[in-house]
Amino acid sequence: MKENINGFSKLDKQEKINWIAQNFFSDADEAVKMIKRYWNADEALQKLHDEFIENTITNFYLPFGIAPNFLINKEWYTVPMVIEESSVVAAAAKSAKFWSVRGGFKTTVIGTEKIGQVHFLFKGEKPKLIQFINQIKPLFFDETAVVTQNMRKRGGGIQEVELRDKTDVLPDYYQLHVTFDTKDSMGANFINSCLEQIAEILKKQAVQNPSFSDEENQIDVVMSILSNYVPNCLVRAEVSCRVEELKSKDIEDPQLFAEKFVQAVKIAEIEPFRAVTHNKGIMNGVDAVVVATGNDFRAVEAGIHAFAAKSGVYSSLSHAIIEDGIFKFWVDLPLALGTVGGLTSLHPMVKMALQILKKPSAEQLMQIIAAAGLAQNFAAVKSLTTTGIQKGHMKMHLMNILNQFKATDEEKVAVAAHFEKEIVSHNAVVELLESLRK
Ligand SMILES: CC(C)(COP(=O)([O-])OP(=O)([O-])OC[C@H]1O[C@@H](n2cnc3c(N)ncnc32)[C@H](O)[C@@H]1OP(=O)([O-])[O-])[C@@H](O)C(=O)NCCC(=O)NCCSC(=O)C[C@@](C)(O)CC(=O)[O-]
Ligand SMILES: NC(=O)C1=CN([C@@H]2O[C@H](COP(=O)(O)OP(=O)(O)OC[C@H]3O[C@@H](n4cnc5c(N)ncnc54)[C@H](O)[C@@H]3O)[C@@H](O)[C@H]2O)C=CC1
Repeated sequence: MKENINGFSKLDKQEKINWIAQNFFSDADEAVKMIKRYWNADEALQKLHDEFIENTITNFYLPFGIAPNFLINKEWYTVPMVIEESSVVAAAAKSAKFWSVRGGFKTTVIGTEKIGQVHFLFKGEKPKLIQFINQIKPLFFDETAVVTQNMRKRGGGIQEVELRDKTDVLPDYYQLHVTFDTKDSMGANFINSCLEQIAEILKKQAVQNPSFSDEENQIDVVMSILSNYVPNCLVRAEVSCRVEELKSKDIEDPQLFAEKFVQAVKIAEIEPFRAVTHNKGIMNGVDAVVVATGNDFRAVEAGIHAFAAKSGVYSSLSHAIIEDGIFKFWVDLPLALGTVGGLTSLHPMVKMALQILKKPSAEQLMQIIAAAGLAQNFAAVKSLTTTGIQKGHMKMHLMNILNQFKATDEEKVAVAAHFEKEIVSHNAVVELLESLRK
C-alpha cells in the first residue's frame, strides 16, 4: 500500500480513481464501481461538477429538502435546505407554519458593509504615516477606478479607507481597514482585487514620498485580504405574539412555556457550553440554506461565531423577552452572501434553489436565512423546554436506523406504526426489528 504520491494532480481522472481504489480498498473493482455509481449520466453536467474543484473523482450527495410556509415581512417563501441531519427540515417547516398564523417573521437588514484589510509594517514616525495616508487617500479610489467601475454603477464599491494603528499589539503593525458595498455579490474576489491594488498604490507612493526616511520608504505589505468578520453586514429576524397566542398542540400553558423558553435563552446568553449548542441549532437552519444557495458556508460560519464572541465571551446569537404580555424572540446575524457570482449561476441545483426563493437580492437572502435560523432555534428550544429533543429528533431519525439495518418496506411500515405512540430509541428499534425477523 502506497499512501503518498507525487504528481497526483497530473494524473487523469481514471488514473486518480485507480490509485485510490488500489491503495485503500481490498476490492478495487467494487470501489471503482461505487465511485462511478455517483457520476451523473449527463457527461456535460458531470464535467461541470468535476471542474468546480480540483482532483474530483466523483460526486457526494446531500439531500435537498423543502421547508414551506415561511411568511417573512408578509411575503410567502418556500425555503430549500441542503443538510445531512434528520429533523432539521421538519423542525424549520413546523416553526414556519407555527409563526405564519402568528404574524410571521419580521426581518430587517441593519447594514451591508463588507471589510478588507491591507496588513503592513511601517518602521517610522506615526504622524508622518498619518499625513502620508491622508495625502494619498484619493489615489486609493482613483487608481482602482477600473476595477470598481461596474460595482460603482450598481451603487457599490469602496466606501472608506482608514489607517489603523496596531503597534500596541504587534511592533510596527498597521492596517488599511477598507469598507465596501458589494451589492448582490458576496464580494470576496472583488474585495481582494481592490485590496491588492491598494497595497501596490501604498508601496509605490511610499517609495516616492520625499518626507519619508530610507527605512520609512520601504513599507512592508504582509498581506491583503478580505475579512470574514462582518459585524456591520447584519440582519435581524424576529417573531412575536401575545403570550396566550402561543397555545398550540404542544403548548398547553403558554405563560409557563414562554417563561421557560426565555430562561433557556438566558442560559445560552451567559453559559458558553450551552451557547455553542444553542447556536449550533441556529446554524442548522442557516447553513442548510447557505449551502442550497451555493454560498460560502465556511465564511458564514467563521463570521457568525466571531460575532457570537464579540463581547469577549461566546454567547447566544438569539434573545427572548416577555414584555407587556408579548413574547418576543429574535436573532442578529452577520451574513455576507451572494445571489450572483461564485457558484450561483453555475450549479443547476443552486439556480433552482434561487428560483424557488423567487430570485432574491443578497439583502433578501440575508433575511430569508436569518428567518430560517430563528425558526430552527425556536423549534429546538421549544422541544428542549417541553418534550425534550429526542422525541421529535428520533422520530425523524427512525428511517436512518431502519436503513442502517436494511429493513424491508414491510418492516418499515410495521416499525413506523409501532413507534407512532412510543418514543424512538436506537435499541428499541433494533429489538423490534429482531423480533419481527424471528
Ligand atoms: C421533529 C418535529 C418537527 C416533529 O414535530 P411533530 O409535532 O411530531 O410534527 P407533526 O407531525 O405534528 O407535524 C407538524 C409540522 O411539522 C413538520 N413536520 C413534521 N414531521 C415532518 C416530516 N416527517 N417531514 C417534513 N415536515 C415534518 C411539518 O411542517 C408539519 O406540518 P404539515 O406538513 O403536516 O402541514 C419536532 O419535534 C421538532 O421541531 N423538533 C426539534 C427538532 C430539531 O431541532 N432538530 C435539530 C436537530 S437537534 C440539534 O442539532 C440541535 C440542538 C437541539 O442541539 C440545538 C439546541 O440544543 O438548541
Ligand atoms: N475568505 C473568503 O471568504 C474567500 C472566499 N472566496 C470565494 O469567493 C467567491 C465569492 O466572491 P465574489 O467576488 O462574490 O464572486 P465572483 O468572483 O464570482 O464575482 C461576482 C461578480 O459578479 C458581478 N456582478 C454582477 N451583478 C452584480 C450585482 N448585482 N451585484 C454585485 N456584483 C455583481 C461583479 O463583477 C462581481 O464582482 C465565493 O466562491 C467564495 O467561496 C475567495 C477568496 C476568499
